[in-house]
Amino acid sequence: MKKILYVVLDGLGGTPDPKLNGKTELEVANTPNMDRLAKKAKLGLMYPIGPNIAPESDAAVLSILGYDVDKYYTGRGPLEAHGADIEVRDGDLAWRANFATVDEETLKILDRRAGRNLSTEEAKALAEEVNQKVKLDDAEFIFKATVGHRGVLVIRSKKGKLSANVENIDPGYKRHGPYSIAIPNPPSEVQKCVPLDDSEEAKEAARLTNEFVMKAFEVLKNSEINKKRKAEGKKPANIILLRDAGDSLPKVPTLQELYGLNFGSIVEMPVERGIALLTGMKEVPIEDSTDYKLWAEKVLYALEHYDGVYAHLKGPDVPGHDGNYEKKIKSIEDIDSIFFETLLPKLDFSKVVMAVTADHATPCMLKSHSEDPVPLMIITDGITPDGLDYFGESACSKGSIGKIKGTELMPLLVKIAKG
Ligand SMILES: O=C(O)[C@@H](CO)OP(=O)(O)O
Repeated sequence: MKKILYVVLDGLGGTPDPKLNGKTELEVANTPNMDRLAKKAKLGLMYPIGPNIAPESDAAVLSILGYDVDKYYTGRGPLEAHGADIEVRDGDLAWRANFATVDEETLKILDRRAGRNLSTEEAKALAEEVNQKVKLDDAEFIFKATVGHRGVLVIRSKKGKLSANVENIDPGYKRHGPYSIAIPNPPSEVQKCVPLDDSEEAKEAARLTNEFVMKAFEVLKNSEINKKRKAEGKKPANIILLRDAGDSLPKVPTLQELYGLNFGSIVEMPVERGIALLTGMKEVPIEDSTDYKLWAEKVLYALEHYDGVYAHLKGPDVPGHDGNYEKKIKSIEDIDSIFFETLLPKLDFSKVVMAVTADHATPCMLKSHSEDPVPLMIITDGITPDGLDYFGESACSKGSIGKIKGTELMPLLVKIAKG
């Protein structure tokens, strides 16, 4: 059986953009290595979850790893918490958190990511102040800074289980059943958490969440760290926006149980780490996630030790969210000229089947995730290439894989790997 290499480029996908003459960022980027791969590949398009769904990274990744989100998804918070090594028991309330900036008089949101320049040291110190100084009535909590402006909050009530059926505080995402959907051009008011059913568990969850946000605001507003940030001309991280609550961890079969395969994972964000751990993958740490040469070396190392490797590079998503065309295109070109340039000469496609795709599209034009299908190519010796000559959405739309749903990809790769 061949080894499986599953490369996910976060937010790689785009949508035909008038500013790019109807092309996508991937199609405009100079990607000789990925184009060379495309010539040997079968191409297709993949709906991470399904048509007309603009997925968040968490649900998208679960789905493209082969897990039906309607069956397994329990919210982003628990996945982020698991990825941050925080215990989530059934009935805990786990939130994805953002350090953000508000006007301290009006609470109007000025920046959902506090300027995207919060250092991990600053975030950890702010989190420490919140953990020390905020006290909740009838509940305990852990608030943990993870990467940059991101964090996790887990609240455990002393009175009983909590329900995650509550609305987000973060106006950038609206609850839609167990999911949240991104709101392009969101309102700038901090939302009140409200119960989405009339259960006591949801009402108490909303009460505790609002209490936490306001008490943490008072602590952050007066923090010396934020006073220093202001003095340096930086935006204060003076509020914690919460979204995508969950009140239990997904109970999923591991990839070992499903396919008898041991996977290694190379990821950089807590949400993907949480998913990888839950699906039974062994973590291959990457010490510097900005070093694409190191990523390639870690992939080659992992291929020697596991049946499959899931490598999830964050790169293109961040500039997509910021609407920064130049940076998103540069991110794609760097992945091509460094990650793939280093990897491909050492990959033996007689022994490896590789998929290159994305977890979702983050078009600069929208500054958020879109429902566009993402480009997909599958390469290994012995398959009949489609004879297309570049890796991009329009070429992929002509590929022999056709349009598939995310849950179909892993079974397809296992089938090809088994020959
Ligand atoms: O964490 C992130 O990278 C993004 C998308 O998942 O979230 P946000 O838009 O809140 O930064």
